[in-house]
Amino acid sequence: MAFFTHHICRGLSSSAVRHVVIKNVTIIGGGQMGAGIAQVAASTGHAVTLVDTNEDILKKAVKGIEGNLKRVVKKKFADKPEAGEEFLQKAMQNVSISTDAGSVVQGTDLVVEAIVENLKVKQDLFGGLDKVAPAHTIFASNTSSLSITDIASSTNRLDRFGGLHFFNPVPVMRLVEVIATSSTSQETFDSLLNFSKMLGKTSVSCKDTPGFIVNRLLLPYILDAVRMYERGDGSKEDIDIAMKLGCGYPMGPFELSDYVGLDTMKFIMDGWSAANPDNPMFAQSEVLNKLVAEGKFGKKTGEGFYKYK
Ligand SMILES: CCCCCCCC(=O)CC(=O)SCCNC(=O)CCNC(=O)[C@H](O)C(C)(C)COP(=O)(O)OP(=O)(O)OC[C@H]1O[C@@H](n2cnc3c(N)ncnc32)[C@H](O)[C@@H]1OP(=O)(O)O
Ligand SMILES: NC(=O)C1=CN([C@@H]2O[C@H](COP(=O)(O)OP(=O)(O)OC[C@H]3O[C@@H](n4cnc5c(N)ncnc54)[C@H](O)[C@@H]3O)[C@@H](O)[C@H]2O)C=CC1
Repeated sequence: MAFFTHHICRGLSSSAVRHVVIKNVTIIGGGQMGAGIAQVAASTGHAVTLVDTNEDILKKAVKGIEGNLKRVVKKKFADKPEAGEEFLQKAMQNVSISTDAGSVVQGTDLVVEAIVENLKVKQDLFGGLDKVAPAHTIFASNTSSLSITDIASSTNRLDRFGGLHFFNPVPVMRLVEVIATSSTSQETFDSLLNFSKMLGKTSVSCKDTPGFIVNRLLLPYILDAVRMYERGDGSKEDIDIAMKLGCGYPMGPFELSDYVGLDTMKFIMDGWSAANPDNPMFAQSEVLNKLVAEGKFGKKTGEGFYKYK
């Protein structure tokens, strides 16, 4: 009940409350999500620094962003190629890269973390950044399944910490889940809502609970599909076709798993399984474990449930 009241207050006061205007954004993790968030933030006028420990990944991310934006420009500015070229140049000028998060957070208003789905690694990253980032800087995690409260606990800025959960592919998917913990300030929450709006996204919010809204509902569905396949009740191809043509989903559960990344899916499952050891839903999946052990993480490695080469 206390939470409910809290959220009514958030809703009523959101237009009256001040928010931090976010101009400079540091995005940590240059993989599929980080690159997508960087693309959208840069093309909506934000100065973006994309950080990864791996320089090759950063180069690949910048190339990918440029390629995507060229496609967008070709379509959106079909009648005005000069304006399109200007848009592209401006967006690309908004993107810089770095392998050292600590040195680039000095001038940043918001850090969005999109690194590997591992609590300890995320805590270590934020714990370190907390010591060097300016006082006003807001920290946000794009975690799929971990508790924002747990991630934030490695910092001393609990009031300036929230969840900003984007969907893959970020430039296309219109939703962002904005998550406040019990310590997140109203100003931080409003700043994150406003930032999502500036990116052209629709936001929803819910309690800091496992999977938030979408993944709490999506993961059981995906795991049921994997169990169905493991039992031999249907082929993965037929299950995918069934859900696409029977439900109008753009991808079937196996295509979507490959698209998300089987490594990420396993990280999520293992985390939830450790927290709920008696829940059969999160029991180990032989098929998933085998694919991940073989380095077959899905589309990003060229093979998962399906082959992409
Ligand atoms: C699994 C375990 C549980 C989940 C755990 C963790 C995950 C999370 O935490 C949360 C998540 O993100 S869940 C995943 C959510 N995403 C989905 O459900 C995507 C489903 N697929 C689709 O919507 C379309 O197949 C899709 C949009 C991808 C492709 O659409 P089409 O088949 O129609 O293909 P196109 O005609 O080529 O594309 C349509 C428009 O989208 C643009 N586009 C496609 N891929 C893109 C990409 N990667 N980056 C940027 N733009 C992209 C494409 O250019 C085209 O644009 P227009 O020409 O302007 O229409
Ligand atoms: N894949 C998906 O569909 C979605 C994933 N997420 C979440 O977003 C996060 C990232 O996922 P993806 O982009 O798919 O993963 P990814 O594997 O494509 O990218 C992760 C990147 O983080 C980098 N990295 C790892 N540790 C780092 C560190 N300490 N400092 C800097 N960079 C580091 C890696 O080099 C890698 O490039 C995860 O928390 C995931 O749960 C959220 C929504 C959708």
